[in-house]
Amino acid sequence: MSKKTWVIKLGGAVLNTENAAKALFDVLNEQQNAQFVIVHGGGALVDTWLKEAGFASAKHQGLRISPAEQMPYIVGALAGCANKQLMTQAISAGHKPVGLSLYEAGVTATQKLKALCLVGKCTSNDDSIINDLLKIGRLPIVSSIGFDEQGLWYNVNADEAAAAIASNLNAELIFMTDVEAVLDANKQPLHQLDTKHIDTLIDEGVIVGGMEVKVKTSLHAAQHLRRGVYISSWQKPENLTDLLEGKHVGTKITP
Ligand SMILES: Nc1ncnc2c1ncn2[C@@H]1O[C@H](COP(=O)(O)OP(=O)(O)O)[C@@H](O)[C@H]1O
Ligand SMILES: CC(=O)N[C@@H](CCC(=O)OP(=O)(O)O)C(=O)O
Repeated sequence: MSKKTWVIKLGGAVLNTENAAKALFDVLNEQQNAQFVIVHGGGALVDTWLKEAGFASAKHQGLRISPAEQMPYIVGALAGCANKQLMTQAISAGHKPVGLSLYEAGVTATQKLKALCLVGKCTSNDDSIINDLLKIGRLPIVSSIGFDEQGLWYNVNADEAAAAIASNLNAELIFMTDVEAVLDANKQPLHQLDTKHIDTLIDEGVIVGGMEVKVKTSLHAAQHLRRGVYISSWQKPENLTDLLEGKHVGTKITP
């Protein structure tokens, strides 16, 4: 029987809670009929590194404006420190991880919008080594640093990166963030969200910042994959177990 592939996006804040990522990697060990690709963020780490280097950092609709002179710090934080910190936890949970950028994972980046400087958007390059890694039992851990065909580097939002990889692999997609679910105006969890509801909540300013990027990206991914995509929290590893077993946790974004 061929194994189902799951792309799990881990928000960077998971790195600020000791052993949180290890607990999630432990859950993956229990799954016999599935294989996994981890795509991770690290926005909080980028904030710290840029601040310590004396840079001001601004966001536009949840995306970090990424001038060329800040890219060495952004790349260092995401493709370096965050990626390798996750590897330490994956190895300690018994996995054999391989750290990758989007390029090796089969996704090429191009500039998203001039005003955002080196923020990238994803295009497919079909030249992924992910399936080869999965076949030999390795765990791909992918940062959201991308490259274009000329070799320029880009800072890609990690939710968009995860959606692009899930599309390439036709995989299930789960976003693990720092809130249990998308919340309504009364801070109550929303179990399900579709296009109309998402547009209204964004217009009303209920869904903002990073969550705005996440729900928009989830909706595109759900439409492309033609199935639901989940948003839940990494704070409880049992959420991941439930999601992998097909139970409802957090918010389901439907096409
Ligand atoms: N309606 C909402 N429901 C839940 N979280 C929201 C909402 N609107 C904005 N947020 C914010 O979005 C954050 C998650 O987005 P983000 O920080 O980008 O996560 P990640 O780093 O995991 O990708 C939450 O911590 C919360 O502060
Ligand atoms: C363009 C853009 O905004 N890139 C993000 C990449 C990291 C990320 O998305 O991290 P989280 O998943 O932890 O939020 C950034 O620089 O913060």
